[in-house]
Amino acid sequence: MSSYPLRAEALVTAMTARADAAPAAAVAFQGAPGAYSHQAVRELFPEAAPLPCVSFEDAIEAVQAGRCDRAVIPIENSLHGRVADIHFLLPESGLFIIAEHFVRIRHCLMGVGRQDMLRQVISHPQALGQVRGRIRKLGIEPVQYFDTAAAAAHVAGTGDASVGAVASKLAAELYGLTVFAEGIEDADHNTTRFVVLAREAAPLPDAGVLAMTSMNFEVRNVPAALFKSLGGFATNGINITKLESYIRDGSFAAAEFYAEIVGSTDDPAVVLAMEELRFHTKWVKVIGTYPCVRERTA
Ligand SMILES: O=C(O)C(=O)C[C@]1(C(=O)O)C=C[C@@H](O)C=C1
Repeated sequence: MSSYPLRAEALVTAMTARADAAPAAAVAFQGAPGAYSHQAVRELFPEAAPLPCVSFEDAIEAVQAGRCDRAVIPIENSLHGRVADIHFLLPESGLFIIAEHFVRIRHCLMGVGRQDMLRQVISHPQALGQVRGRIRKLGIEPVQYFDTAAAAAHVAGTGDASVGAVASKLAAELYGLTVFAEGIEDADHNTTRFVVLAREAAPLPDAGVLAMTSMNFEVRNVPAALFKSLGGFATNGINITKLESYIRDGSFAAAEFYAEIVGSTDDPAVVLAMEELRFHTKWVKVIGTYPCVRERTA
């Protein structure tokens, strides 16, 4: 898939200026106004000022530097898998996950003319991955852009009827585009999981509230190291819901992992399992315990 050569420079400049002047109560997200991350911010923090940022790094940096208190970041999608950048950035960020949130993503095909005039469609690579089948059937060339809403803004700005965008209905409204088709994602379950990042860890969820704990760890690169590290979760009846390995520092040894478990770090069974994990690993870093949202258990 090719990448679109143009960036909405004016939009990027405006977003950067806005980030520099953000009030602390603002909530940072990656993308232009009308991005799905913006929608997630509105659902989670209806009172807060949404702070659009050009990149994930910028959104994270706004929280690290204290320019705002929260960032809402997509980490995985039910159709297109993980948002790789974020899994790589999280361990480095020093921030904590304090909540998770699921958004059902409904994509629209939009433009300035008619649907049969479209030759190309531009959007965020994740969004294009979620509509791949439908776009192929329509015979339109998918082209990557840095954000769904910025793609909509770009199409509106050029007025080129041969280039459409895949973005939210909100983006179509904000940038004055015509929606040719709604709900064009390749599966009905198309849902993106967002996490809320903050400088401080959240207080542990009350007893009786189902909790999730996210962590990174590095195992020794020897046979059975991972098996032994995770043994405590099996013997203590703790459900591991996610386990992903990473290449770090150019090494293919892939001895670093990101894991999510069901349970809070003050749950006695989790305490025992974590002790065993610490014993068998080089280091463990817990990056948040937060309430488990129902979607995962459904
Ligand atoms: O481009 C956007 O609108 C975003 O908010 C980014 C993003 C993503 O990176 O996953 C968020 C939700 C959808 O899965 C598609 C794109």
